Amino acid sequence: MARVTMTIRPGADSVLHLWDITVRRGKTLLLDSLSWNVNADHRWVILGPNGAGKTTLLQIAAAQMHPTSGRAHVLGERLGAVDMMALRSRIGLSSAALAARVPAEETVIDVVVSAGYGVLGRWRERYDEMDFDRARELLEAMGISRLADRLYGTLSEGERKRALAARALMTDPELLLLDEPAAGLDLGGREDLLARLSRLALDRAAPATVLVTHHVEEIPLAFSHLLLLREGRVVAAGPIEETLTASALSETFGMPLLLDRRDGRFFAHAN
Ligand SMILES: Nc1ncnc2c1ncn2[C@@H]1O[C@H](COP(=O)(O)OP(=O)(O)OP(=O)(O)O)[C@@H](O)[C@H]1O
Repeated sequence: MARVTMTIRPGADSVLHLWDITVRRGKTLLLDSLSWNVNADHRWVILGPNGAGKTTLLQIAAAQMHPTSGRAHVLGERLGAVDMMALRSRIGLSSAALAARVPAEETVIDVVVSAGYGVLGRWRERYDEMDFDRARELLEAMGISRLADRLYGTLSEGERKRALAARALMTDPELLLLDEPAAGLDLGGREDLLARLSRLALDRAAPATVLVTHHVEEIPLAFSHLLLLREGRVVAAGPIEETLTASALSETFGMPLLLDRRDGRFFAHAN
């Protein structure tokens, strides 16, 4: 099984480097002695069961939270020794917490364009036509250009996910974090979104990407690395080819699982 190996200091290509971090709330350890490195050309999937600590890990990566102990470098900056707001402006994040904070009366195009100011809800910011062109381009890339003028509150769950993925890309982030982008999508919607994320992953100009999911079926083609998480600890991490095995998956989910692979995609079921 692949295990994490890394040096203590982040390398020149590292966009995210966590060394022996722990997140503790009261007596509960949400993350336990976790070490992980993401390089600029990596496309990672974090996979694990409910409560494994995936969202907590993403919050550290998004510079939304400090670890209780250990060292975390995000985009070369040490958390705790840097202006977190400035750092966040360099990171694209799409998450359920963010989705819940978007005002229902906001138009979809404004949800995307307002990412440039790091705000939710337009106030008095001035955007130029180039910003709107970029936002429309991203809505097109996510397959929802027809919804640009709709109110966010009227979108289906799947449409909201796409709108937030477009927003996450609006600022040309150096690190893109997608928390369960395919959750709540129907089969066609999931496959369409995964194809779009695969295209993005293949784009050499695209940022380092981390995608969180519960399901191996939601690993897009062209994603390069996998971190398996269980009870706040890394079960295995490394290139997907080496890391995703039936035994590692079974250990992660605490039950015997069979793993199939077809045309580069993965499928799992109980043994
Ligand atoms: N403030 C807190 N105090 C105590 N426990 C907490 C706190 N916040 C989160 N937890 C617990 O930490 C664990 C990890 O939570 P987290 O949201 O990171 O998991 P997750 O892998 O994203 O789960 P899911 O897949 O269900 O979204 C969970 O068991 C959760 O109940």
